[in-house]
Amino acid sequence: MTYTVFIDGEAGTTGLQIRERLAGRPEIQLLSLPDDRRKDREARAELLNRADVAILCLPDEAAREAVELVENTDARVLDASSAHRVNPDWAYGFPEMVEEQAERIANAARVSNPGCYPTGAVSLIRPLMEAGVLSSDAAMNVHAVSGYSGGGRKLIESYEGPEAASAPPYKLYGLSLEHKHVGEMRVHGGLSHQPIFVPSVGRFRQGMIVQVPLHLWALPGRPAPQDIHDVLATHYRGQRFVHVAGLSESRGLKELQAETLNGTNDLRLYVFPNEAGDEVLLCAVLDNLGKGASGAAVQNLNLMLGLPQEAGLESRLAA
Ligand SMILES: NC(=O)C1=CN([C@@H]2O[C@H](COP(=O)(O)OP(=O)(O)OC[C@H]3O[C@@H](n4cnc5c(N)ncnc54)[C@H](OP(=O)(O)O)[C@@H]3O)[C@@H](O)[C@H]2O)C=CC1
Ligand SMILES: CC(=O)N[C@@H](CCC(=O)OP(=O)(O)O)C(=O)O
Repeated sequence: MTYTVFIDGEAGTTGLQIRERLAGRPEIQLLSLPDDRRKDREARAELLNRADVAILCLPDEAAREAVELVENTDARVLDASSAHRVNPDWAYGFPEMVEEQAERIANAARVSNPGCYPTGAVSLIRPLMEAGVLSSDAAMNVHAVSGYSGGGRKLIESYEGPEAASAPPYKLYGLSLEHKHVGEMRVHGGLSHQPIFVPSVGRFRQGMIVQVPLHLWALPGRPAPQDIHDVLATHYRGQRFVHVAGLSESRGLKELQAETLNGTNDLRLYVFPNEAGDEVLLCAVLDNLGKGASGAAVQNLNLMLGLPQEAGLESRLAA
């Protein structure tokens, strides 16, 4: 069986990586537009309606437009933008989030790929919420650092183009505390209040660390670090792409680096306790372009088409 796939926005940062992961797969036939027609509405509409699955790797507004162009009721859409992530009519594309999520994605006509920062935050928060360790009205803080590829072509250009010398080595942003990912973290984290989220970007291309600190003494039942670790380890047991580092491994680490999973679709979670055992720092490490974007998209596409979960994700892409 062969499936047709159209990547709308295939020349962009996320689109290119998805194309690379799908190229050479005999079960996938990629539909493509010549460069001079890639923004042509009519040409895009034709392929959006012809493909079994269209993957949108576009800015939000163009992604909304693309969805409006789909008239064929058999055509399915996987959107990498943030346009539909909290829309209840769309399946949220984080298969490991709750038990039934992979099946929901497999059966959906519309799937929204998660944002890179929310992938880290939700992966840490949601299982603790489901287990009752966190209550839905918990006050949460999320801090994160991303490689500059997270900002797409324009940010990459500012770090690699002629003005590169003036790009800041490290900066916080989103200081109005209203980054577009806050709502997504709230909804899929299961939170009733939005978390305080402060992202940052550094002078490195790719890779990400998302941090969620917890004051255990302030939580119901005062859980121990081991309890927190047990919830996460149990939740992700047997998952191919999400792993929880052992507590002893985390205790032995002197530092955590953002680039370690680059080129992969992996997400690695850590629980760092203090000595008194009444505080933990939860961390998620991922490739913002991997499990944070193109890797997750290929994983979701495999689910939607009933293909093996590792297909196209076996090897590490050059970062
Ligand atoms: N980079 C990342 O880490 C992540 C990105 N995403 C999301 O994925 C989507 C794509 O991001 P990214 O690949 O980084 O962005 P890029 O800016 O690198 O790529 C976007 C692509 O879409 C093209 N495009 C813009 N408007 C249209 C249009 N109307 N019709 C057809 N093509 C169009 C652009 O062309 P041109 O450059 O010529 O304008 C470009 O090739 C975004 O919604 C982003 O938020 C999600 C998770 C992580
Ligand atoms: C470093 C950087 O600029 N990162 C992007 C988020 C990347 C991402 O997850 O993308 P979408 O949610 O847009 O799909 C930002 O903060 O807007």
